[in-house]
Amino acid sequence: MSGVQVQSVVGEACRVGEGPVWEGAAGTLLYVDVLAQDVCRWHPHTGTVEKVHLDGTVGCAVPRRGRAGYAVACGTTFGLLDWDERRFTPVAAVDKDRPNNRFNDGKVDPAGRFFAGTMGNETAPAVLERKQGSLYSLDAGSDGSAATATRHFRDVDISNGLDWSLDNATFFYIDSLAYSLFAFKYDVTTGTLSDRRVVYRFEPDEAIPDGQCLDAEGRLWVACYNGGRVIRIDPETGKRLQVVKLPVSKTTSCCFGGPDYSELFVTSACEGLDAAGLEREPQAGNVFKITGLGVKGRAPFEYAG
Ligand SMILES: O=C(O)[C@H](O)[C@@H](O)[C@H](O)[C@H](O)CO
Ligand SMILES: [Zn+2]
Repeated sequence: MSGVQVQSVVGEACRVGEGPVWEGAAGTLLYVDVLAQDVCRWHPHTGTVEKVHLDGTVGCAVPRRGRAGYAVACGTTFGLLDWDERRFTPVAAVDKDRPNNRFNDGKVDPAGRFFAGTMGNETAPAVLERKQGSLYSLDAGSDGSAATATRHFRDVDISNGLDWSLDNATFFYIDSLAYSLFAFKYDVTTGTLSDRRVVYRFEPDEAIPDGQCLDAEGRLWVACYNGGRVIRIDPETGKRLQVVKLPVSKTTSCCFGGPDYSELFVTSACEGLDAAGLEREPQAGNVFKITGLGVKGRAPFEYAG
C-alpha cells in the first residue's frame, strides 16, 4: 500500500525496547527497555520520555483499570509500580526454582488478567538455555485477597507476543524459537487455554517472531526480530497479508495507538549490534510510528487488580 509511512518518533535508543501500550486517556506510549531495566513513557506532544528504573529486567508493564501506576513483570516477579513514587511492590513470584529466568513479553486479557511469560536469560540475543520458560497470568485477587499467579504451560524457549481474538475465544501466542504463531481456544470466563494449533510458520527472512498485536479487523501484526519488519497475518487463513519494512533489523514489538488507534508503534533493539551494525542502523533501538496502514487497532485492556 502506497500511503504507508514509517517514521522514528523516539530517538533515545533502547537496548531492548519492548511491550508498547498506548495510553488513550493521556495520549502517551508506555513501553519498556528490558535490559536497561526501565519502564518508559513517551509524550508525543513534547517529545519527551520519562523513565522509572527498576531493580531487575523489565519484561513488560501494563496499565491498571481505574488506578494510577502500572502492573509490571520484573525479573521473575509480578508487581505494582507506583509511578509517582517510583516504588515497585512485589505481588507474586514465579519460577522460583529457575534463578536464571526472567519475565519477557506480556499483555492484559479481555477480562483484566495480566498474562506474561518467562525465558532463560540470554547470553546474546536468542542464545539461551532452551525450554526454561512458562506462561503465567496474574489474576486481580478478590475481596481483598492477594492476586495469585497461575502457570498455563511450561517448556517455552522465549515467551513472546500475545493477544486475543475479537470474540475473546482465541488466544494467539508466539514462542520465538518455535518460529510459529500459535492459537489456543480461550475461555475468557475462567482464563484457561486449550487445544494449541499452529496458525502460521515464519519464513526464513522473517527471522525470529517477537511481539504481536491484533487489529480491529481481527488480523495480527507481528514484529520480526532480525527481520526488520512487521507483517500482517490473517489467523483464519494462515496467510500473510502485508509486509512493512523498517530501517532497523531488530524490530521487537508493536501496538496500535494515536488519537483514533490508526498508528502502529513499533519498538526495536540495538543490543547485539556491533559497531558496524550500529553504523548501518543508526536508528536501532528507536521507537517507530507507521501511518497510512488503513486499518485501526483497539484500546488495550487494563489489569483489573
Ligand atoms: O524482545 C524480546 O522478546 C526479548 O526480550 C529479546 O531478548 C529478543 O526478542 C530476543 O533476543 C530475540 O528473540
Ligand atoms: Zn518480545
